[in-house]
Amino acid sequence: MAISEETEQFQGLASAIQKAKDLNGQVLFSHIKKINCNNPLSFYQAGRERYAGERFFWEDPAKDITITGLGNVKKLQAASNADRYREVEMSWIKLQNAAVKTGVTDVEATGPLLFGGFSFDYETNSTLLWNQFGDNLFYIPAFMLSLVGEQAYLTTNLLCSPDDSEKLFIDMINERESFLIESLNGTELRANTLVKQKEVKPKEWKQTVAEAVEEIKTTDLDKIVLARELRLVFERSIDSEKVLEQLIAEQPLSYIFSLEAGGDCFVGATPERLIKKQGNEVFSTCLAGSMGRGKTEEEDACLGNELLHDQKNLQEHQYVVSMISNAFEAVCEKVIVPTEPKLMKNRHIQHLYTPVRGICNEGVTIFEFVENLHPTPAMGGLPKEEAVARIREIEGLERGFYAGPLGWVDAYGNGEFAVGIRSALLQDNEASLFAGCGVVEDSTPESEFQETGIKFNPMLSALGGNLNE
Ligand SMILES: C=C(O[C@H]1C=CC=C(C(=O)O)[C@@H]1O)C(=O)O
Ligand SMILES: [Mg+2]
Repeated sequence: MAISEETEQFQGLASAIQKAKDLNGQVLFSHIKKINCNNPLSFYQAGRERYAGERFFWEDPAKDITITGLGNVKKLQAASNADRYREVEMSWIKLQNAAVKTGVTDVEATGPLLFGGFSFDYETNSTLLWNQFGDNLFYIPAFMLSLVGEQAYLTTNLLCSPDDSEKLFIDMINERESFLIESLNGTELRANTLVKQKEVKPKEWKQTVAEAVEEIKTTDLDKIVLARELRLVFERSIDSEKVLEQLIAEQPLSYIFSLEAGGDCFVGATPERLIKKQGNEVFSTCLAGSMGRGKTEEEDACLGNELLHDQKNLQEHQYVVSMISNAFEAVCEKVIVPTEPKLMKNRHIQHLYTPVRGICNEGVTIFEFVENLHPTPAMGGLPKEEAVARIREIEGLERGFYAGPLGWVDAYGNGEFAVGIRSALLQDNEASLFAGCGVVEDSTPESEFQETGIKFNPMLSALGGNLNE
């Protein structure tokens, strides 16, 4: 480390500890520097032993920003109620107000950053499946590698208390940094070997879809998203690194994410952005309406064309466009929404896709967008409250973080949240995969079953399972 940088870091730490004394509380200190590392997965892997259970990974489809976090200096978990978004935001703002930063302090997605997510529904109590995650879970990592464009940055965070010593901190940081940098070469990743694959209650699920269609025809419920689960058992404990490596290679148009909690890991490749905020520019994605991919180029184009003109899928999609556009209109001075959907083609599935852009009013935060948008009718249904209440009653599944908002926010209020679909919960040598579909009046249980089958494929492929046709 250059002497001047070390001096700056030392002085910053001293001032953070002094602040902690003055406030008689904890003060977040962050040091940010450029490093040479173009393989974020090797950084994730380097933290495997020391930071097991406290790692995260995030890569956006444009590969503008890749963030890998190891360890946590603070875990934020709000109470499970409608205020959870504001509560997390307030705790974050409070930490920011006293924070001290040194090094490169003007690059988004570096420095102090909060990463994590919210469960789909705060009114569902978590069972054993999701108990490590609770209703919401956010980390401020101890070490974070941010790849912003071509440049990598290493952020080291510390939470200083009044009695802490700069000297001890510096020694500790140096030891940990060298350990990480030395471990960056990585070892060959081990393939996960599947021993069992089982659909959870397929007959019951189809029956539930049939009943939901009847309800949509006879009540004011317009749409409900119903999900189902697939259970996988492996020979040994599943390596999330291997899963991430596969997802990165196979799903280039999706957000690749993982979030560890205790021994469990929520991992996925979601194509669906909930909200991105960069200054006062905001972006969301309406993604609903699905079709498989063709085996030949002609067949694929034909299926795509069918999807673009299919009334059932267009209706499913339009509900999402209207809801997101309205939510944007309420807090934006300008909103741009294309009039027709396009196709988004991923390896196993194609979707109707409408991007929404806006310039938001002064002071509207990313957490407010998350709160207003979640769940969109692509994850919940319409009307929103009724659909969520019915999902709670009839779905027979604990969604946990599946279909919930997951992402990051930095100290400048910039950030991005995607929805945690095309995902799996890894628990030792078992995995639960989740997939849902928008049920509308023209849905049939069989075709929705097939559609959800295809939606399992991104995770099945990454995990080495048997793909659905
Ligand atoms: C809820 C899921 O997909 C949503 C996103 C895109 C298309 C959807 C559909 O066509 O039904 C779903 O609304 C899922 O993959 O679990
Ligand atoms: Mg659908």
